[in-house]
Formats: sequence, C-alpha cells, structure tokens
Amino acid sequence: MTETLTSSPESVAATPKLSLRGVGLGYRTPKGRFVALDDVTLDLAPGEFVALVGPSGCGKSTLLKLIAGLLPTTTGEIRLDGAPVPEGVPEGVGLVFQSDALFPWRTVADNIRFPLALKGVSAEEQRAEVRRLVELVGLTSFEQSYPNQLSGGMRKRVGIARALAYDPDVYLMDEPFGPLDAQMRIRLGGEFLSIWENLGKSVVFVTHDVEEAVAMADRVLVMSRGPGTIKEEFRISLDRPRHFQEVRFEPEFQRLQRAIWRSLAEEFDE
Ligand SMILES: Nc1ncnc2c1ncn2[C@@H]1O[C@H](COP(=O)(O)OP(=O)(O)OP(=O)(O)O)[C@@H](O)[C@H]1O
Repeated sequence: MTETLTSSPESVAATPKLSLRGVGLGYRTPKGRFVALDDVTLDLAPGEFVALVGPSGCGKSTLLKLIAGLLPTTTGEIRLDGAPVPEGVPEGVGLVFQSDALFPWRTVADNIRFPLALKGVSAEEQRAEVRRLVELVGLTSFEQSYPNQLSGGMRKRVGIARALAYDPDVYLMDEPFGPLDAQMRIRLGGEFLSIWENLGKSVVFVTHDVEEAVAMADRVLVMSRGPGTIKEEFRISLDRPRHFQEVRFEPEFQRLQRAIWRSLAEEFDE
C-alpha cells in the first residue's frame, strides 16, 4: 500500500535542487552486468531533508555515488540546479560517508580548516570559523589532537564539522553515524538535526535506522530489494523544530515508524 505517491506534484518546489529521472546503474562484474539500480526517479526541493532506507545491498550507497558524480549513470539523468551532474563531486555538494576519511597527519583544527583554506577564506576568518565549529561539535579541548588520538565518535564529529566548514548546498550522507554506539548516535543525530534546522540545506541521508530517518527527515523513501528502486514514499509531517529523542514518543511518529517497517518487511519476506 502506497502512503503517498513518489514524486507527487506537491512534494517538490518548482525548481528542484536535485532531480533524478529514470536513473539506473549496472556494475560490470566477471559474470556480466549486475543491475544495482533501476529507474530511480526523485526530486529534492531546496532545503529538503530526504532519508533513504532499504534492505542491505539495494543500492543506497550506489545512488549517493551517482549523485556525487563518483559513478556515471547507465541510464537516466541526474540534474543539480537544473544542470547535468558532471564527473567528480560537483561544487556545492558535501559528502559525509561511513568512513570518516580525515587526514591523519592533520590536527582536528587543521582537518576542519582544510575546506576553508580551499575556499580562500582569510586566515583570521578561518581561525574564528574553526573555533565556532569545534565548539559546535563539542571538541574544544581536542583542537590540537590528531585523529588517531580520538574515539570513533569524536572522529565522526570532526568529519561533520569539516562538512559544515565546507558549507555545501547539498549534503550526501551515507550512514554518517553508522559505526557509533547508541548514545553517540543520539547525540550526533540531535546535533546535526538542530544544525540542519538552522541552516536549511538539502540533505540525502542513507540510514538503516528507521527511527533516525523519521526523527530527522521531511520524507522517508523506502527502496526495494535489488535492483533497487524507490517503492514507497512517506511524508513526515511532524512539527519542527523536532527534539531528536522526544519526538519518538509522539503517536504520529510511532504510526509512521510502523508503516515504514511494514513496507521494509515486504522486501525481506519475498
Ligand atoms: N563495484 C561494484 N561492483 C559490482 N557490484 C557492486 C559494486 N558495488 C556495489 N555492488 C553491488 O551493488 C549492490 C548495491 O550495493 P550498495 O553498496 O549500493 O548497496 P547498499 O544498499 O548501500 O547496501 P548496504 O545497506 O549493505 O550498505 C549490491 O548487491 C553490491 O554487491
């Protein structure tokens, strides 16, 4: 049963930030072509937060890689601000993937500073912005530490601070809190949610955690088992700003969570 039709006209603003039309991807393998994604159509409005959930291997990461220009599509088209996505990560797109990918030879401060330096921000502004971001992610006393001196959760926070320093229009996040323990997921999830609610950037957020998806997103898209496509869309009309933890106790939250689980369960049963 479809709760809301995918890409319903009211689900996007007139000019989508990101638009996917009939996107498919086949990987070349020794046994021939393996179709990982088929006919994915999706619009993301400016400032919209969309979460993607689906069974393992349904192509969620592949979809993010296509949007990031890290893989060419086999079929269909991806447009960012109305223009086809070029090869390589487009300007204005920030990635937060599962591995934290920090520079091990740079301190926390210098990792966060890196995108600011690339953007040509003055040294004084860099210092102020690094201080602000370090404080925001709660790492003030670790500014001069190196990544290998931090816990996994702290490294993750540095990665998020670095993405915020880059200040992209579109965040592509693949299980950004994936390897963290429950307490850290709640803390970082809450931090990112309030940051997003203040900045209003567009987000595509891949997660295995349905609760996390409902707590954060404007829409949750459920993907089918491979070859992956978007099978159902759930609009999350819970009030904003949301409290990342408290919102879970609202009856509407629980109704949505149940409906999404049912949709996912169909993919596991087949
Ligand atoms: N480079 C590759 N070559 C061949 N097949 C690949 C390649 N990368 C991914 N696949 C296959 O494509 C499918 C989709 O993979 P993808 O990593 O996008 O799934 P996912 O939904 O992100 O999975 P998970 O939730 O487990 O992270 C899987 O069956 C995977 O084995």
